[in-house]
Amino acid sequence: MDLTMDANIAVLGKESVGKSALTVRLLTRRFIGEYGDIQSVYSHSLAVDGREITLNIWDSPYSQDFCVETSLFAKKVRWADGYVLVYSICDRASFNTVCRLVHAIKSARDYLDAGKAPIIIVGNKRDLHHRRTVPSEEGRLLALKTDCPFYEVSAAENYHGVLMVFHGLVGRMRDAKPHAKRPLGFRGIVKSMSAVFTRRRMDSF
Ligand SMILES: Nc1nc2c(ncn2[C@@H]2O[C@H](COP(=O)(O)OP(=O)(O)OP(=O)(O)O)[C@@H](O)[C@H]2O)c(=O)[nH]1
Repeated sequence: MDLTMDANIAVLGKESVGKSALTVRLLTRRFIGEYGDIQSVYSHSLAVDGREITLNIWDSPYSQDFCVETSLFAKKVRWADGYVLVYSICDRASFNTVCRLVHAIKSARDYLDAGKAPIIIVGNKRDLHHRRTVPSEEGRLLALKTDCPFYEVSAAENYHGVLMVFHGLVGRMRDAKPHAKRPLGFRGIVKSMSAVFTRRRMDSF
């Protein structure tokens, strides 16, 4: 991948796992607590190995519709150069969802001939360790089995860990085979922003 170009990143996971919190942490370095459920694509520049790369980050609510022909999920697979799959360490069902997502993305990528866009697995809410229901080992094991990097972070407490997730993904993207993306009308819609308060509705997708 040419690091002077944009890279599209889809942030996926069950509701309330902290997808928006992670995205907003990366963009603003802040944790603001409540994020609503607006679908958004954010544009953010990141310096990696002395070069600047613009990340278009699609943060959207979870849907169980994995249809490779018609679903929003299929659109994301055609669009994305990389994926951040998020679960909460306090929510076992959200971990199961990430397990399903890894396999669904891999199958859809093959079906749509969408290259080998890398997947990162993230266990969020590490600060809530007293409510943990998913041991770190399970996250690591899933990562090992599926050949995906794994991170445990707290969007609430730590910017650096979140930054490492996106750095790790960009690092993997450099090695991945790029795919020819179908235009989805995103050009001109994605808007650079420095704060969450300017994010745009994506209902038209
Ligand atoms: N303690 C703690 N709470 C978090 C963390 N990340 C997110 N939250 C909280 O979890 C709730 C859900 O966070 P969101 O970022 O809205 O989650 P989401 O995955 O985008 O949710 P949907 O929009 O429903 O898909 C909010 O109340 C956040 O404040 C974290 O690292 N630690």
